[in-house]
Amino acid sequence: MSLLTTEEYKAIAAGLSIPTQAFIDGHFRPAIAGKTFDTVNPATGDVLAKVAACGPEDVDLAVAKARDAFEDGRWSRLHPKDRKETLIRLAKLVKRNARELAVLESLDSGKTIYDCEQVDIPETINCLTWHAELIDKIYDQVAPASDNHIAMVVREPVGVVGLVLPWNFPLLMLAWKIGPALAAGCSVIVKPAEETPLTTLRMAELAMEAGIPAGVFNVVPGTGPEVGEPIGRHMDIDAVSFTGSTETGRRFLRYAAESNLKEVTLEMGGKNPAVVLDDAENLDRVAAHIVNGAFWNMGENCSASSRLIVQKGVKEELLKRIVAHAREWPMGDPMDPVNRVGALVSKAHFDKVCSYLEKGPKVILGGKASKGFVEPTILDVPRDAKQAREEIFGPVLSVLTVDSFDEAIALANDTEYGLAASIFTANIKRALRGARALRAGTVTVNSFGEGDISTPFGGFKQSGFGGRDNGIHAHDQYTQVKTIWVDLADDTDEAVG
Ligand SMILES: NC(=O)C1=CN([C@@H]2O[C@H](COP(=O)(O)OP(=O)(O)OC[C@H]3O[C@@H](n4cnc5c(N)ncnc54)[C@H](O)[C@@H]3O)[C@@H](O)[C@H]2O)C=CC1
Ligand code: BAL
Repeated sequence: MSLLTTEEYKAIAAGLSIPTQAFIDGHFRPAIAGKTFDTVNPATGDVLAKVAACGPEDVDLAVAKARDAFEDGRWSRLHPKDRKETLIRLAKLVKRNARELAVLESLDSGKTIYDCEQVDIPETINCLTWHAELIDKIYDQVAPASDNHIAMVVREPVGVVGLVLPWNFPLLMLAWKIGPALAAGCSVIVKPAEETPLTTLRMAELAMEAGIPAGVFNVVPGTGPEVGEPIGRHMDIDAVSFTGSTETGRRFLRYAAESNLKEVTLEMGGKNPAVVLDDAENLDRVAAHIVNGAFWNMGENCSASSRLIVQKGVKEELLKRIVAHAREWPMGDPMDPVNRVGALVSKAHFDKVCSYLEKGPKVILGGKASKGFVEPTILDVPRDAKQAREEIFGPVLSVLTVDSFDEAIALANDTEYGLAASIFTANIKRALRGARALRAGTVTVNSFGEGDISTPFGGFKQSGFGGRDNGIHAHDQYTQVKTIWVDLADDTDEAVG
């Protein structure tokens, strides 16, 4: 879809009608306690809307309705092709409303309209369609057994699922989770991040229009302690899928252990290395990948390449090219389609990112920040600097220098995280040896990327726990395996057992 002008986007923004209440059992309703919270446009500081601030009682209501829906089979026991058709209708509705959703996402999160239009919305449509198309093509299994038995191994939807979302890709992370969860037949309780609830609430309207039955798709906006924790601790939620910080992910394990041992999948942070070896070819292309990996989505990305680990021989030339590419990423009004760097999601997050720009490291590029916006920044840092070790989640690339392949891999792995990594080299053996040695859920060779909808996404070490998002593997989060063992012996057979 071609991009519009800033004025045209602002006209769409002015005409938006934004749902602000919780969505439970097919109805929008205020929080039971009547409370609201402000959601703010981080690029201007303007309040966009007052949104229902739900609490444990709203979670209880949503879970009860989701449980009713799950048990009576209005969605969970439909023929998979019927769920497929409904989810494809939802994907088509997202496409029909793409412009409005892109504008709403940009306003609420500070993301550029360029990214919302070119990445977030098309990938959301693709994700919903892919899981819908998949669900009537998955077969169950028959296990090897004697002539007197049939052993079936069947998959069933896990039940009522809590989906706790981050603010960096609000709509896309919703799709990553509802795509497989709804396709599998689960009922869901979605908790959007409090910074970015609006597109999730708009999706509730579209889900209703698509024909997803009442009680199957519920949205409960509110804070982590008021809504996230009650979801984590609920005795009647069967599974939770969470994306966010490692600290909060750890809490969900505690909640599950202290309640009903619900299944927990955690997709968390990263301090992802991009390793560039002396023999890397086409340094201009390498530089373009490094810049995209570090600054795409303002670096508010769990898989951002936030550590450049570069071999000495190529450092100077590579940095020259990286700086040139980074200068081609204009920063400013997210609603202006020329901009590639928008506002950080909130004042609190802006302050956190700014704390990493304070004096200390050598600044190669950028380093300035003002009123919610942080320039793409490149820092030359020693290994033990906090910029080299901690997840900043902003447009800050830390550069570390090494002498050899082995040193590069050891340094890349010297982190508590293990979400993503990349390696740039023209030598196929080093590329594949590196890819195997890097301890990360996704390793890209001569590129930055996250794979696509068909490839599982998740982390090693403290970046991930439990299942994976994306690919057929995502369905493991939302289904459980049952064995059905059938005795075929007739009455004349003597042996029992
Ligand atoms: N995809 C990722 O890897 C993400 C990583 N982060 C990292 O986390 C840092 C902090 O960002 P936050 O927004 O505070 O992330 P967070 O992990 O606190 O928030 C993610 C979700 O968890 C919920 N939540 C927060 N506290 C909770 C609690 N006590 N119990 C249950 N649910 C809770 C939030 O409301 C939100 O829906 C960022 O600076 C970044 O480093 C943040 C968002 C996404
Ligand atoms: N990049 C998709 C996953 C995330 O950042 O949370």
